[in-house]
Amino acid sequence: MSLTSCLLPFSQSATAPLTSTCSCHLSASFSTFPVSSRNYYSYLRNESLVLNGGGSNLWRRFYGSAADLRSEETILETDLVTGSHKAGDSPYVSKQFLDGLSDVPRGASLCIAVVGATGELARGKIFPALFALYYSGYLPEDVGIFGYSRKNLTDEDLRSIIASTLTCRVDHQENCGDKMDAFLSRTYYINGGYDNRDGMSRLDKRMKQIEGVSKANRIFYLSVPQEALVDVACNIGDKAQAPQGWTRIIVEKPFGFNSYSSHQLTKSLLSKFEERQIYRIDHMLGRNLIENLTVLRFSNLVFEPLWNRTYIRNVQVIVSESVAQTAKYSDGYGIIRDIFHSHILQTIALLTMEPPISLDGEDIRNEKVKVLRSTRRLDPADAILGQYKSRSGDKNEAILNSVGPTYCAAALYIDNARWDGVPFLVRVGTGLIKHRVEIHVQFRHVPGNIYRDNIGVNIDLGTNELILRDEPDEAILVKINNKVPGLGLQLDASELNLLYKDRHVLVFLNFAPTQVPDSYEHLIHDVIDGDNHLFMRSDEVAAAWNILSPVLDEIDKHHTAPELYEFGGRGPVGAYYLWAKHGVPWADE
Ligand SMILES: NC(=O)C1=CN([C@@H]2O[C@H](COP(=O)(O)OP(=O)(O)OC[C@H]3O[C@@H](n4cnc5c(N)ncnc54)[C@H](OP(=O)(O)O)[C@@H]3O)[C@@H](O)[C@H]2O)C=CC1
Ligand SMILES: O=C1O[C@H](COP(=O)(O)O)[C@@H](O)[C@H](O)[C@H]1O
Repeated sequence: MSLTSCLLPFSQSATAPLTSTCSCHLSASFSTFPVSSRNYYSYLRNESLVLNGGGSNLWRRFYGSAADLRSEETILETDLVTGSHKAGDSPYVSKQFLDGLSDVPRGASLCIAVVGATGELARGKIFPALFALYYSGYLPEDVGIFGYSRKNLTDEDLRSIIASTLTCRVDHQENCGDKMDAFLSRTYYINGGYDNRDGMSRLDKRMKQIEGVSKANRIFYLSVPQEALVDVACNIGDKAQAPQGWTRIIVEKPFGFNSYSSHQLTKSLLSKFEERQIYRIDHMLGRNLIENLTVLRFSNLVFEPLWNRTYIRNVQVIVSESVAQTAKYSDGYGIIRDIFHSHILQTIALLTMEPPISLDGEDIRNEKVKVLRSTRRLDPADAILGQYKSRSGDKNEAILNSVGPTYCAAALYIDNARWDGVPFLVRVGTGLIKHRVEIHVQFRHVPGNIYRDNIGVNIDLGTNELILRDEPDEAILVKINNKVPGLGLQLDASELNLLYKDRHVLVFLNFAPTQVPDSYEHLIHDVIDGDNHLFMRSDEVAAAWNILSPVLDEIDKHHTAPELYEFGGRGPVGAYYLWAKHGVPWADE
């Protein structure tokens, strides 16, 4: 995560990028340079030292998370912000400070193992994300990438599997082929089972060969189906944890099937790992919009004072996908377990939580869990389940009897002082007419509005609305009333429109066109950084299941039939009635 970034000339004599955890012998050709945040990280790009501020900081990039090494971090921050600088000022990092870096002990190496390396997710998302991070200098030069699975493959086999999915992004053109070769040459394959310790012992040995005797950190990405998860986690826990460095495991969603199975899974994970080692990933939370929710709320004055039941009338969270998910939901998981449990509830938590005391992951998670616990359990009467019809043959037949819901509309309430009585309407579905991911925050009417008669017949059209749009075309829009030019006094609801593709088409880094990093890239970077605020903690997972349990139990007990809808249509009609029941105007399609 990077909130700020500045480009700085870097001396030709510099010997290694700061991100290389092996060498910190830096020299700079300048004495001071501005940095715009308390937290920094840096990397070399085209002979320029780029400092980034935000959730990361320089110390973390060398040594791990705040949670892992809090005291050392504090020491470094004290060094960084010195002299006359007040909080909020742009502090200067002195040459002495940079020179001092040469005394910082040698950094740790990093091994990343992808377990389930032959799978769709590993090939399509994880390895490409790792390459993108490697290309951009976010992985140490001496990183080791491991693929692990049951298939009998060689290093070369794995390299050609990975190579077939690697691409150079538009902002990754320079030396991309060389970088790919370098990346692949650091990739190794281990063949092993998931339910025995031998394979993990061999993986551990191979990692040690690469790590040598220096401090070495490890990340294990568990990209395996649920049935293999616990075995894999336990064997890693027993046989492959880093002997002298931190170990982090990334666990893929869904996080269990219901409250009970999730609790069992959590218990198994916590029997081998500490909470801070576990990163439960939902890649949809790696979207720019999600990170922006808190930035928008807490770094602007204009929203937070209105962010409560006095001014907000309702909130609508919409995830509408035009694609089919038949294969994915054919095992009965359905959209509630797949998207509602993590993505939707985390989005609502970030939107509604109280201000955390800092950007530290635990501080943010503490606030998220409070609001999740304050969220009322979802009444089955306030949930509309849908399933798209089969696309050929009998239009009245559900795709498969066992298929879980492919659509869910729901009304949630948060029973706390800030949100009492405000409906949170959720619409999440696949096989729908439009691909659309949006959050609508509708504000209340202006009390005693003297322009009431000039707004038109429908006063609802005259309420202010904040729209946070992720897809299509990321944007932030604010609907406001304004006078139509000309004689007379006619008001018009117009949109203040921050369209990202116009505003952020060029980045400041070399003015090269850039692409927004893939969400896996974002989140794996956070794991390396030890920034866990976008990953669900065990108590958040449990609180989220608790909200959804009444509906899931009802479906399981009574085999509730979902309302059928046309593939490519607008979803079940019941959703419109639900909106009306809760007094919420339907957000435009
Ligand atoms: N694919 C995606 O886009 C997304 C996936 N996920 C989650 O990520 C994880 C991995 O996804 P994906 O790659 O699609 O999964 P796959 O079904 O492709 O499985 C990954 C690998 O696990 C091994 N495997 C498959 N079935 C089993 C089994 N029953 N028992 C043990 N090992 C098995 C196979 O490796 P081998 O036989 O070589 O050992 C396979 O290549 C899953 O938990 C999924 O829910 C989450 C979000 C999106
Ligand atoms: O996990 C899932 O994610 C995809 C969205 O992935 P993205 O790469 O477009 O962010 C979603 O389509 C799918 O329904 C869901 O299961």
